[in-house]
Amino acid sequence: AKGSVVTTPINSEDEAYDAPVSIGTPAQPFNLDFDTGSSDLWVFSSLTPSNERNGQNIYTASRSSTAKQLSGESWKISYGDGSSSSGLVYSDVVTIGGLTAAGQAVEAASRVSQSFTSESATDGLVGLAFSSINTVSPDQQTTFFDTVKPSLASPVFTADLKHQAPGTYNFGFIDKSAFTGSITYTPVDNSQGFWGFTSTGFQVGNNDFQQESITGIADTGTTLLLLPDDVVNAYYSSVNNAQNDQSAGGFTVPCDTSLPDFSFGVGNNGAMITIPGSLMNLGPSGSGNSCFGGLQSSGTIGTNIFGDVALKAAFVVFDSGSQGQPQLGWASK
Ligand SMILES: CC[C@H](C)[C@H](NC(=O)[C@H](C)NC(=O)[C@@H](CCSC)NC[C@@H](N)Cc1ccccc1)C(=O)O
Repeated sequence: AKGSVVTTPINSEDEAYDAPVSIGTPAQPFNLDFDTGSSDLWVFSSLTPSNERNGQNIYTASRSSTAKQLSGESWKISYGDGSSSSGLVYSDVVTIGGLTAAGQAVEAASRVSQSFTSESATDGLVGLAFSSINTVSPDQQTTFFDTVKPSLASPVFTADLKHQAPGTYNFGFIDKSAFTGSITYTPVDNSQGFWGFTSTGFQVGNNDFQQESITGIADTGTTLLLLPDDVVNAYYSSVNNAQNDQSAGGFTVPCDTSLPDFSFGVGNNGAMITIPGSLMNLGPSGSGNSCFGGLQSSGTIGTNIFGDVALKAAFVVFDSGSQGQPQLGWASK
C-alpha cells in the first residue's frame, strides 16, 4: 500500500506544517502536525477543558462506533520547548493520505499547555519518530507509521516541506519526480528513539567547507535549525549588523539584508544540502526592525535539531529498514 498527503505551513513564517487526518467512524477531521521528533499521536478531545481550547477540532470517542478505550492506559508528554500534554488512550481507525490504520492508538488530550491552546491551527500531533519513545503507559503503543508499515510497499516515508507553499508526506514509496540528482543515504542512530544522524560539516555561502561532525535529529516538528555555537557564530559573523538579541530569543538580522546560503554535509560522498539565504530569515523578530534568524544555537538542549528550516531545503527519506538498519536519505530539489 502507499499513501500521500499534502502538508501546509500554518503561517507565513513556516512555523509548523499541518496535514489532514481522519479519525473514527464516521470520520472526524483534524489538522495535525506530523512530527518526526516524537512518537505520540494525540489530539484535542472532548476531555480537553474548554478553557484550554481555542477553536481546535476535538475528538469525541463516544461519537465513533470504532472507538474503544484502552482501559488503564494513559499518556503524558513533554517537549523541548517546554510545552506538554496528557490524557487517555483509545484505539480507533486513523486514515492519512488514503492509508488506513485500524486499531491505531489515539491519545485524547485531557490537558494541554498554553502554547498548544494558542495555536488554533493545530489539533494535535502525529508522532513519526520511533515507537520506543511512545509515552503510553503501562503498555507502549505504536506510531501510525509502525502500525501501517507491514502493509507498505516499502518501509519508508518521505517529507517534502516547502516555503510558504503546500508540500507532501508520502508513505511506502519514493516519488522520483519530487527531487533532483540522487538521494544520499546516511545511517540513523535510533537509540534515543529519534531519527538521529551525523552531518559531516557545514559551509557559509561560498566559503570553504568546514569539516565538523554535527550529530543531531531530523525533526519535522521543530521550526528552526538548531546547531552548535561555533557553527552559529561562524554564520552570523558573516552578516553585517547581525546580533544575538536575548530579548528576541536569539540571533536577529536586519530585515533588508540578503543572507548567505547555509549548507550542511550528508553522507560520506561529499553531498551537501544548501539552504538558500532567503530561507534563513524567519521574518520580524518582534523587536525593532530586525528579523529572526532561522539558524539558532542548540546550546542548552543537548542535541542538535535539523528542523523545518533545514528540511524544507531537501527531499528527505525516513527509511526504517528497507536495507536492514534505519537510514535517512537526503536529496536536493
Ligand atoms: C523536555 C522534554 C525532552 C526534550 C524530551 N522530550 C522529547 O524529546 C520530545 C519527544 N520531542 C521534542 O521535544 C522535540 C525534540 C527535542 S530534542 C531531544 N521534537 C518534537 C517537538 N518539536 C514537538 C512539538 C511540536 C510542536 C510544538 C511543540 C513541540 C523528554 O520527554 O525527555
